Amino acid sequence: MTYDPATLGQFTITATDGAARRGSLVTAHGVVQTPIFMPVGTQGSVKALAPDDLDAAGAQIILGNTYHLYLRPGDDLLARKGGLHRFASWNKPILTDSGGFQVFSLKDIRKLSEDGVEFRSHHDGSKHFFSPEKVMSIQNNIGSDIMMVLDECVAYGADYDYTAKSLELTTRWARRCRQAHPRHKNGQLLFGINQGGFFKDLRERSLAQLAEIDFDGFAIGGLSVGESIPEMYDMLHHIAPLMPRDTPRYLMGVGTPLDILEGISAGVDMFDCVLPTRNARNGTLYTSQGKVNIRRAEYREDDSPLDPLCPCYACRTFSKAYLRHLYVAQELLSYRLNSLHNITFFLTLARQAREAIEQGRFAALKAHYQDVFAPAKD
Ligand SMILES: CNc1nc2cc3nc(NC)[nH]c3cc2c(=O)[nH]1
Ligand SMILES: [Zn+2]
Repeated sequence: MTYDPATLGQFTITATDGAARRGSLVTAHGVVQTPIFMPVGTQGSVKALAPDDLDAAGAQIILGNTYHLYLRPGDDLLARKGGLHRFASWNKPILTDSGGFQVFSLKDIRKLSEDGVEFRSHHDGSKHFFSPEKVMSIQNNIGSDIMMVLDECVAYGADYDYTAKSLELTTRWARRCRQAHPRHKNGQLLFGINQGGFFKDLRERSLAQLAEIDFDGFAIGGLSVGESIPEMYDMLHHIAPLMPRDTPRYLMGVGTPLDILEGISAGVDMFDCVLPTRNARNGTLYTSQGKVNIRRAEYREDDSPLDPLCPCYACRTFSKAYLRHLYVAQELLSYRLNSLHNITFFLTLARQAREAIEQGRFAALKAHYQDVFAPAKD
């Protein structure tokens, strides 16, 4: 990995269109063009896709989950193998989340304290402990280009007092993460994570505290946790514009094509979501004409490509009838072709957003897709 320490972490905004930003972020494994969609590779692989598939689809950066990689294959093994890039033969940027979200999603098999969070492995029930220092050490061993701090993602519906206390803990943990891993050590960037639930004053308090810490970027946490779309959009539009302008803004775990376009319109630069690969496996495919449920009998004899506008191998090579057959027959090829298509769709959407911002027509692109994905008028 060769990078110039002088430019590492540099985020440059090259165009704006309303609050939407077109930019680029320098990482140790390459420059990332934003707005960007990041395919999720939970256990070191974007399910059913190989690095050359991801390259063909236009992926610039993928996500890994600290919780999963720590439990299996183990961050110590990854360190011995030269880090996740070499182990998985992915030589472009990797972002790792800190494991906070996974651990807090484990519900009753975890115990929270000032020092960190104790949890039991979902594999074998063995007991583990994540402190801010531990998750930074794990991400250091993984060798990700962008690391996330350990935070508490409060559950949807948490009350004001709990949320207020929690954000203070998240800030104290953020400071400890920063202290545990000096700025740009090992060529790695570090993002803080804004919390504060659905209370605007708490969100602003969290942001003010984090802005005093030397982070390369800031994420919006605690959204896409079961709230309604209007609630998510309301908080998104409130907090995104208040985040530092000259560093990347990352909305964690979001989202559908329309959520991503909404986030970009609010000034967010980076997105990740399991939807494209997860929905591929249940036959829900995103196309330029809207969602296609490939299981439907109407496609049984349909010779047309899934999406005539899509450049992916699945759309260039096979008919809807064949893709439907693979799905119904539970052929493994169905996972691969559907995932390849959906990932291509999300990455194409991000590329179209970048081009639209450059040309000052982002609002038109967003309106177009709002028509394409409008809920079916019953
Ligand atoms: C790593 N920390 C962290 N990850 C997250 C991942 C998420 N993924 C979703 N919806 C799928 N919401 C999220 C929130 C957080 C969050 O608040 N913190
Ligand atoms: Zn396709």
